[in-house]
Amino acid sequence: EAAKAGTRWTLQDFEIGKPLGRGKFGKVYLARERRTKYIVALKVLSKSQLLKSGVEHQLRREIEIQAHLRHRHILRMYGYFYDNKNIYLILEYSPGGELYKKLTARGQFSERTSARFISDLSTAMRYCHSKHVIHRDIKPENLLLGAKNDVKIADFGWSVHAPTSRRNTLCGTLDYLPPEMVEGREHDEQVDTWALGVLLYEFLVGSPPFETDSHSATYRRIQRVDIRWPAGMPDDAKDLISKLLKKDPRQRLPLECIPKHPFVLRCLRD
Ligand SMILES: COc1ccc(C(=O)Nc2ccccc2)cc1NC(=O)CCSc1ncnc(N)c1Br
Repeated sequence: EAAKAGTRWTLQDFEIGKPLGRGKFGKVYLARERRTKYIVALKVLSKSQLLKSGVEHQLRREIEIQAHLRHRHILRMYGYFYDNKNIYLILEYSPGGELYKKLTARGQFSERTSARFISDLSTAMRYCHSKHVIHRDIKPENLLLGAKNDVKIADFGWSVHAPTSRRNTLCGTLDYLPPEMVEGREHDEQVDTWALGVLLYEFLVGSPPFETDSHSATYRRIQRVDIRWPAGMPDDAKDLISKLLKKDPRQRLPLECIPKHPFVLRCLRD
């Protein structure tokens, strides 16, 4: 794609297709660049809404971060442009759609699929951490699927450079946040390792480990790392999840050990 620096895109460069879904702060459409016929996902962000939500600095930081990220399991941002009303993000189109819809439809993923996703996500996170980028919001809603049912991390709305402490109030679910974040303490890359543990549990079980019907109850269960294993959860899966969901960030399994863990090796053996 000719999205080189300096290309000044306008809406007229694209044929807009069907809506793809709800993205953060805006609608996303299938689109085709007229000259190259390249298929993309075009995200339309309303400037007034961004300003009202006070996230324009987050978006600016994200655009900056995304410009330097190139990884097969991270959704690409090819570029952006704006007009007087909106900001448009030119994104990689992910033909497999939203992972959480598949997870909801199926109830849970097979061990093999779960192992492949978590192993691929650990390589994408290692790549981000090598650039001192932490995601801080890894959850099924922010994951997409490529043409080969390969997982893509798709939304860096909360990414920052490590180490940091959260400034904005927590919105949405606490389910994926580690103890250090729910307690508002300083946190670093290890928050993403914790999230991979929550994700693996949710892929295998169909719901996140600390889910309850109230914020405060979830908060308590996260602080106590109060995991309840469903009957029949294999020991190697429990072992991997337990090594990721350590209260002390320094004790969490290093990301590079995930692809070599017995659970992953057993499930990806063909
Ligand atoms: C690199 O992907 C992003 C990068 C940035 C942002 C974003 O809005 N950041 C942001 C917005 C406001 C404030 C601060 C950050 C969002 C995405 N991604 C998305 O929104 C995913 C759009 S849905 C979709 N995309 C492709 N193929 C499909 N089949 C689908 Br469905």
